[in-house]
Amino acid sequence: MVDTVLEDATIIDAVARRTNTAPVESVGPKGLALTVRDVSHGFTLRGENLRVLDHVDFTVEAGEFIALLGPSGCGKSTLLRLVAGLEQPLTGSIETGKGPILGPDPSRILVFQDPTLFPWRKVYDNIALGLEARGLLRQNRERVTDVLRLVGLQNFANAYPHQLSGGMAQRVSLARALVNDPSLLLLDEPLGKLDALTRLSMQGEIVRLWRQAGFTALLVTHDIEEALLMATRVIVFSDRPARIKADIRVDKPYPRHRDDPELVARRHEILGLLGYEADW
Ligand SMILES: Nc1ncnc2c1ncn2[C@@H]1O[C@H](COP(=O)(O)OP(=O)(O)OP(=O)(O)O)[C@@H](O)[C@H]1O
Repeated sequence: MVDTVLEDATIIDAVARRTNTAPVESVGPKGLALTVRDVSHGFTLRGENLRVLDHVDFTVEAGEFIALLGPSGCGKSTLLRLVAGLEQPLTGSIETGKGPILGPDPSRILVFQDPTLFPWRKVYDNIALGLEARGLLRQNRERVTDVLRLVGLQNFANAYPHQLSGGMAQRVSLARALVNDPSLLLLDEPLGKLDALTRLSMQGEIVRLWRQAGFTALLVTHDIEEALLMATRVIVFSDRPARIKADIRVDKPYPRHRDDPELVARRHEILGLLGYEADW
């Protein structure tokens, strides 16, 4: 039984890779606008003050896809946690189109590098968890099924996490976020642990989901090419404490091609901003 499921998993992955390249009509923005106003933040670590964000200031229009790039440890994840409402900034303010961010809210969902699925719950039940916890599952069962279909896992509702590939597990994690119909999706290196090919197909998949659902997206990534392939804007941060070094608009239709001369030029520009002159 397990063998059959694994075999199916491989097929579904392959099919998903092929279908992800298909163009998708955008339904238009329904996402939340975001204003990060002069935010500074830090931590006290063993009696010492660690400054992490330094007067970070930017606005995001509803429905934009922003990639956040910067050196390791500069404060990108911290910024996502602030937008998720898990922490409050020491100074400055963060607002969405609905008002100031005072705490977590189902309209703003954070997706991590590690899918962290509950191993004893089937795929369906993992996805349904948020609705179940809020007492909303009974009237939203169809939504769980819709989201399963959206991420191409409709045949895996009854599979357990250990029966999924890494890419499929990450798709479950995305579905678990999407079932709440977020207006702002916060992606903290969601593809960081995937192999190169799965990563490529998932990049297309996330862009497809974003265009279909119309949420606003903030993606933390270390991969310049990924940022340029997926985002409508790339914000580049300095070393810690993170300051905005550049805010680059990427006006290119999807699907994008990594060899596009404009994207290659942008890649060089960003490498230079991050202090790398060499072209690897
Ligand atoms: N809760 C915390 N308490 C103390 N220090 C923290 C806390 N959270 C983050 N830090 C520190 O803040 C700095 C920024 O961390 P953060 O995870 O935001 O960076 P990042 O840019 O996302 O890094 P990476 O790209 O390597 O994931 C790091 O030095 C980290 O150790």
